[in-house]
Amino acid sequence: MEPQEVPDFPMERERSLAMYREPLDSPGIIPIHQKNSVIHQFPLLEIIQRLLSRFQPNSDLDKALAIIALYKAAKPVYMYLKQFLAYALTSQITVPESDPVGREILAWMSDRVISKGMTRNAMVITGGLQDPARHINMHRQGQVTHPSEEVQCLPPIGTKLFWIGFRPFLVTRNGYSNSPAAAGFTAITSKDGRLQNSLNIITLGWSLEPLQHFMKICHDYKIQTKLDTTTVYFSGSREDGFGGNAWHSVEKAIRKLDTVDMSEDIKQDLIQDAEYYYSNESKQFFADCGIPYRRGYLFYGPPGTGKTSFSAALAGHLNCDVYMINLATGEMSDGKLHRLFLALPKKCVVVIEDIDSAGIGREQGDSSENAPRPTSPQVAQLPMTLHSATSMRASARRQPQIVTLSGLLNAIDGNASQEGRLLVMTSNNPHTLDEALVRPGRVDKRIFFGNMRTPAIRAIFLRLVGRAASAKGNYTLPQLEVLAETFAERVPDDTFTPAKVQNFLQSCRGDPEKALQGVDAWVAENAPQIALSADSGSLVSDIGPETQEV
Ligand SMILES: Nc1ncnc2c1ncn2[C@@H]1O[C@H](COP(=O)(O)OP(=O)(O)OP(=O)(O)O)[C@@H](O)[C@H]1O
Repeated sequence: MEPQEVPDFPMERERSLAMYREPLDSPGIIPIHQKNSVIHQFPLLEIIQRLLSRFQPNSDLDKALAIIALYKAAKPVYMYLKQFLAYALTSQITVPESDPVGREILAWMSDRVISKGMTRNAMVITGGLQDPARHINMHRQGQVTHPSEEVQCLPPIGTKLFWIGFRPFLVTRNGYSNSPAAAGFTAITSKDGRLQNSLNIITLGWSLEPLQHFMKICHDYKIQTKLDTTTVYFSGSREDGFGGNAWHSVEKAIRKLDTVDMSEDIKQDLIQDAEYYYSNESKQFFADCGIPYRRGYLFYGPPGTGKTSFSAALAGHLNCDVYMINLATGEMSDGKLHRLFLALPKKCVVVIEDIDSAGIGREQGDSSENAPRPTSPQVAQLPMTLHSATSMRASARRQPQIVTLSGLLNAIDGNASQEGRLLVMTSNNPHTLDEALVRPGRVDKRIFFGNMRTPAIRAIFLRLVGRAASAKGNYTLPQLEVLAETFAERVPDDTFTPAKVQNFLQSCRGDPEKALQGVDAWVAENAPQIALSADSGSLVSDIGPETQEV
């Protein structure tokens, strides 16, 4: 049989077949089955290999598809590498923006990073928002501008890189990923696991020390630039995120103590007591005697007599921040109150406003979370029989969050409670308060804030009307003092609250004659409320003398 002619292979085919003919142990060549098994162990490599082989495309469409697919395949690798490098080479911290530290960092960045032109991107807010930096800048530039006219540049949502010395810092503002108002509830973390509305700060290195140093820089900056402001903190609502467990802040001009009209003796006594409390001698005394380092005051009296104003002014005088707690919002619970107290700094003034209206005084041992409570001081005075069972149940449904007496006591001086705070409780109806709440050790001083006495009426006239009149140059100081005396004689002693007198005098700003002409009619017009004020005064008298040290 004639041998058949073997047809010639094309050259390419010959070359590829030659690969199979190579001995297995040829140097530099991985047998194809071995090669495939290596690649099969890493599915990602296999995908990449296939994609690369597509780079001998027949059409532009193939090429484009290959590039997109390559990008998709490489992205997880990049993310993984990024996370790995961040983990291996950097240290980082996360701070909620509503935390005082977060506020300090934002204020520092606003001034040192954003305003210094180190960025082309900023978040702009106008006055009225809770931003410490706004006032800081106002004061630094010596401008007297209405807060609502201020425009402040803050770091935008996203990441900012800046250097302190030779060290880079990456600060990421996370913002909210879903609208709290729309959702009615805000998750603590966003979909990608980041803490909502927080700052994430990263720097190179394996120690937290540089980050702590950075936070100290921000804190020192706040102290240095804080001229005439007090930071007022208040507890957030459920919709604000963190379930309302975080403090929110607003910067306010410090109220001077001399703008609060009250008995000078009581005022000086309180100031000296608070100053002594924060002295080193007193700290040592508390430590030596093993007494928990806490101090408490109860300010009681009719509404509008300066209880809250004096507390804020005292905080400003002591150069510390003030933390306001309102128990009657219907959103406060034992747990939330406890967490808020745990987050207090070492030195601060905490004010629990209108403590009687939260219903705690009537709890009388009922520590149930669902115990109903009155919604206003007026309701608190009603006998229990007036609350029908139905309305009590409805009230409990409306206000599922409630603070119990034991929860409050635990928050203010439980074992886990922060030491160093100065606690002020204000009340319109102190006789409704539980004795346990105001016992010595929890309340060290009880101060009555009452209606205006004649010397205080004279002082408020000079402050609200006299100052502006004197500035206009229309009156001399001796003339104004005579007018103030006349005004004080026409306003009945111990009858009107400071808030009422202030309200009248504000309408006569800079015009003493107008105040004197209108005062008699004003007194007559407010006569029916005189009886009410006097009654309120007698209500509080059963707690004891005006000022009482326990
Ligand atoms: N003693 C005072 N001296 C100067 N201004 C006062 C005084 N008391 C009240 N005012 C003014 O009245 C207003 C209300 O005062 P503030 O809120 O301090 O009263 P309060 O006693 O805490 O009232 P409430 O019991 O309703 O909380 C403020 O504008 C404040 O300036």
